[in-house]
Amino acid sequence: MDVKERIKELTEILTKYDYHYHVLDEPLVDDATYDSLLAELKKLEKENPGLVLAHSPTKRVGGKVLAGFKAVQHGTPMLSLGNAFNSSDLEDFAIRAKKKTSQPLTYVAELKIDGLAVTLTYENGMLVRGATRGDGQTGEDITENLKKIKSIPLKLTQPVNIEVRGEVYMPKLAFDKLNEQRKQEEKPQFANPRNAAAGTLRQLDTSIVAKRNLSIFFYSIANSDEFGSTHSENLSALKELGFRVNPNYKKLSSIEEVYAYCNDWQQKRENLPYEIDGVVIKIDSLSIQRELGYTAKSPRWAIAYKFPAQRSFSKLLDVTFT
Ligand SMILES: NC(=O)c1cnc(OC2CCCC2)nc1N
Repeated sequence: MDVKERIKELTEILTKYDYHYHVLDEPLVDDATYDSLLAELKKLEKENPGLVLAHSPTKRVGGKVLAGFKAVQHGTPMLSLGNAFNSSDLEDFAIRAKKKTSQPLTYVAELKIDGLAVTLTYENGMLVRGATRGDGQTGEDITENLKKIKSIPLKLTQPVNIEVRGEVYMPKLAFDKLNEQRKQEEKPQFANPRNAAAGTLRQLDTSIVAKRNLSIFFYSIANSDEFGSTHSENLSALKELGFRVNPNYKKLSSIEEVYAYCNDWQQKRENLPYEIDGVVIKIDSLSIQRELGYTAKSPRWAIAYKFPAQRSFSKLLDVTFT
């Protein structure tokens, strides 16, 4: 085979290995096999720079120092969520929704990942832009940094035009290792994984992002009913397109079941390898979502159930023994 075909073949093989490792969390090959193929691709790309493909896995490592981040206007605003703190807040949410529609309500409950929201735009299945939430209307273009996150696909399984939303986060283990390393380097530590993720995405040196082990869970398709008529169908569509979706979401048919899900995960949250600060509840039907619409700043068809702040052991010690 000629070098162009070999570059194409290596790019597809390594993209598949990346997908299984970073999106499915199910590695297909060991690191040595992966690394030797990547080294071969790097060599061929160095010798044939004109043949490098846009979604090459070699773009995930190394990097450059940017001058700054451009402002980006969001086509669809990234709104904030209203909060619920107890079962009666949840009941109020359901009652308000029921006043505005005669149809029976089905909910989707999702873990509320404690990271930072980003929006990603794909054209013909290729990642063209990624941005922070900013003030909800205007964010910052951090495309180059987001390309270093291996669980963010550079090329989708279908050549679609789509804008998707997700939460970038730093796993607890990566956070502990990073703070340990910063302690050794006598640098200030990060207070929590969310701050560590936010600080990483603000880096102008993209090679730093590549080393920080950030990850992402995708949770919505922005403003589109081409991929399904319910939110849960949209989550399935996201998975089929190659996006990493948190597996713990559940379709529930009453607010009592929603409250049980919230309590269940409030107990289980400390066993998760990432931080969550609550549960996001969405009405499943997209037509009912459209019927309910938005308040000035939040959807009427979604709410965040917030867990009480988790006291770390050291904080507990401060309070108890001071
Ligand atoms: N942090 C999260 O895990 C999270 C944040 N936001 C949303 O939904 C947005 C989009 C539709 C209403 C609010 N879902 C989530 N799971």
